[in-house]
Amino acid sequence: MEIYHLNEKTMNLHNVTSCVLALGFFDGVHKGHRRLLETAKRMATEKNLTFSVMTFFPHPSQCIPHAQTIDKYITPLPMKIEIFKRLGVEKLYIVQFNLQFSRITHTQFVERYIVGLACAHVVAGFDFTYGFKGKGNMKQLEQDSDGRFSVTTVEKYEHHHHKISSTAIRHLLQSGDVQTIPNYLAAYYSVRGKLCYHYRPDASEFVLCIQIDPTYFLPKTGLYHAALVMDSDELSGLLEVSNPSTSTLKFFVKKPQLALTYEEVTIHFLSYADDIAFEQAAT
Ligand SMILES: Cc1cc2nc3c(=O)[nH]c(=O)nc-3n(C[C@H](O)[C@H](O)[C@H](O)COP(=O)(O)O)c2cc1C
Ligand SMILES: Nc1ncnc2c1ncn2[C@@H]1O[C@H](COP(=O)(O)OP(=O)(O)O)[C@@H](O)[C@H]1O
Repeated sequence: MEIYHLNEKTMNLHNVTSCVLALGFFDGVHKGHRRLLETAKRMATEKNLTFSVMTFFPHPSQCIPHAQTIDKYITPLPMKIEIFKRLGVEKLYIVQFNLQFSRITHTQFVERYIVGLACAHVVAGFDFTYGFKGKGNMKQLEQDSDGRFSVTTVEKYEHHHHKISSTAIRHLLQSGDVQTIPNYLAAYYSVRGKLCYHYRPDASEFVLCIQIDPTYFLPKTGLYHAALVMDSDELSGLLEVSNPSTSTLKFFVKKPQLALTYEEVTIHFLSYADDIAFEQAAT
């Protein structure tokens, strides 16, 4: 996958190839996003065009006043890049979202960032907005295209009559309801990190410390049943989130039957565990 970090200065510094472009912020790369990305990939294959994605960083709410500033992510940018790679994206455009960019009008965005990138077809969701004050929408996009590219609008994908959205996933995380998240993400909520050290409070139990990207949106403070995955090995245990802004997680596990030589680990949050479950596991 080729990755381009775009801003006004770097806009014209690379070769463009005719593409199908999927548009959005895509935090979580949840089931709704995946349906959109699959649609774009299928169309790119059918039309023999490059499968490209354009996303933005940081979240627009960081430079434009919103009800809530989003500075923690379900999938921090490095994770999102990994997922796009796995989904077969050929070109990824990461547009720097700053005040200057936010003031670009919907028509200017189409001229510079869609037509300018030789986009032959755009795929975005029913509620995608773009341009100064978010004035552009999917109807406007068709008008702005002026016949130079075609547009597919992906319909709302729901779970139990509610839109699958990054906002819904954040609410589940905030309430500790991690077991419901696979309905939205198609996977357990996961974080990746570095095994920084481990110590043994006694002979039968290990405590592993995992250093994670500080921009992860963590579930509420508490203990979780979790799985720690290292290559093909997996350990079950309890994970402590000491506070939602921590970047160190503690994983409690019965003495593992394997050498803990791994550096990179992934943790899957399986379900919320209460203090009683923790005390039982620790004894
Ligand atoms: C050129 C451009 C300018 C934007 N300007 C604003 C803005 O002034 N105010 C705002 O709230 N969002 C603005 N946005 C953000 C969009 O409304 C939207 O959040 C973003 O395109 C991501 O879409 P998504 O949330 O549907 O994934 C802008 C987006 C683009 C591409
Ligand atoms: N449930 C869904 N069904 C269809 N399209 C979706 C859905 N959720 C998001 N999208 C589309 O995916 C792209 C990224 O949207 P984004 O705003 O990042 O997602 P969210 O609404 O989950 O925060 C946009 O084009 C948006 O319209």
